[in-house]
Amino acid sequence: MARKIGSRYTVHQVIGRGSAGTVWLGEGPDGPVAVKLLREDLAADQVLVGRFVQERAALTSLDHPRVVGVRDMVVDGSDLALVMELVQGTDLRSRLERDGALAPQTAVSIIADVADGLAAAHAAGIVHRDVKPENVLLDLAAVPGPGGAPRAKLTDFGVARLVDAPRRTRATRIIGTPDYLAPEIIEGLEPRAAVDIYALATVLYELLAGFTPFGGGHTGAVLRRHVTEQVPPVPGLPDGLWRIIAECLAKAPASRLRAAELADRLREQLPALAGLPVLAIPQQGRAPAEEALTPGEAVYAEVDAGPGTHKRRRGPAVPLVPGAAPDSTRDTHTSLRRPSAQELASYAAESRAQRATPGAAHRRDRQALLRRRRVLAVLVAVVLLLAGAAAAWTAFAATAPDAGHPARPAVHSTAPRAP
Ligand SMILES: Nc1ncnc2c1ncn2[C@@H]1O[C@H](COP(=O)(O)OP(=O)(O)OP(=O)(O)O)[C@@H](O)[C@H]1O
Repeated sequence: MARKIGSRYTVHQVIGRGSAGTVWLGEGPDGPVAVKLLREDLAADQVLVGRFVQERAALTSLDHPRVVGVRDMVVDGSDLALVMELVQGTDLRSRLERDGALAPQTAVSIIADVADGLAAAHAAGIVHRDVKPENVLLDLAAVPGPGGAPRAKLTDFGVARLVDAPRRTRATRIIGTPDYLAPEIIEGLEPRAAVDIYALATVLYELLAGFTPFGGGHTGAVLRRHVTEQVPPVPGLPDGLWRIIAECLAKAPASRLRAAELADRLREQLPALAGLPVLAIPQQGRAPAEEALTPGEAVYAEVDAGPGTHKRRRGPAVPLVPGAAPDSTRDTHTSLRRPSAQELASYAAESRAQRATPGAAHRRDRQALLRRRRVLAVLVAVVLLLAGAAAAWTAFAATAPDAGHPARPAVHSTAPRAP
């Protein structure tokens, strides 16, 4: 079903959906394009529309081979659309979901490309603010890079900023994807270029290890780890590459590399990484769905379960309320986090054993799940028993004034009576 967007574009078919809108395959005066049609509620936000128009020049002028070009921005009736260069390929999240992790040379080549794109943006004064695998497109039509790595392009430039800005003025909310949020954002500082470097190093870590350094469990725990915990090393990674990652994940933004420097340093590593296989790091404790949450944590779980979560292992950009998030009393969930360095080292041996007896790991997981469910059931039973006893005592005390207690007055509602 074709649909007109403004006077110059026609869209035919949905090619993807994100938290801010739907991406369509379309046609413009100069050929095929990708059109991101923003959600209706965003398009109805007059502050956002104003900003959209204001940012048009900055976003459309960002022209770099490692950035998905924004060709046009359309405001037409209730439609608010970004017209983009069409990339023939896939996004990095889909590649990661397919492969689990990437060979070091491929991962580093992809991230060096993205760092090039960031360097151009930062030089133009644009901070991306939502660097994550979903926003890296792999151009499969382009000539591959070192070791056959697909060429990468960063997309969604400025979208986080556009969508976020009106909200930031309305409330003290921050927007981002928890696993990739730099500590200074969580602490409420203005996001600068270094937040993109932190996010990009997190993506590199994820490509190599198969999981993010501070992810896992509920959002509150993830935020706390970004602020308070040191990045756990990835076993088996060459030292030089590890130092680059650690530097870019520094808590202090000023200690991180600049984008251009990051791209250069990563490319220096490429020859030494040739032929290295994907690191075999088993994931564990990454699925907290069946864990009992504290009431405070449950708030974040609800936020995480918001619209759009069906499409991804992790949620899309979610609004977070700073200040309520980092809470050192939530240590019950640290068991869900990425394992410690010693644990990681022992996993290599364990995973070999698991491969030898494939059914054993599954049985162990199942038994652990059943144990957790039993504990939860006992807790619920105890709470119900206590509540029942309290209700029985209240009823008894109210109806037995001669049982040694003064009679309780009848409880009256303070609400006005209905006429
Ligand atoms: N320029 C493009 N060319 C080709 N495909 C694209 C383009 N832009 C986006 N897509 C596809 O559309 C999907 C959705 O993109 P979109 O930017 O809306 O969401 P997202 O980045 O996955 O999530 P979010 O908006 O929550 O950050 C992408 O994953 C990608 O597969």
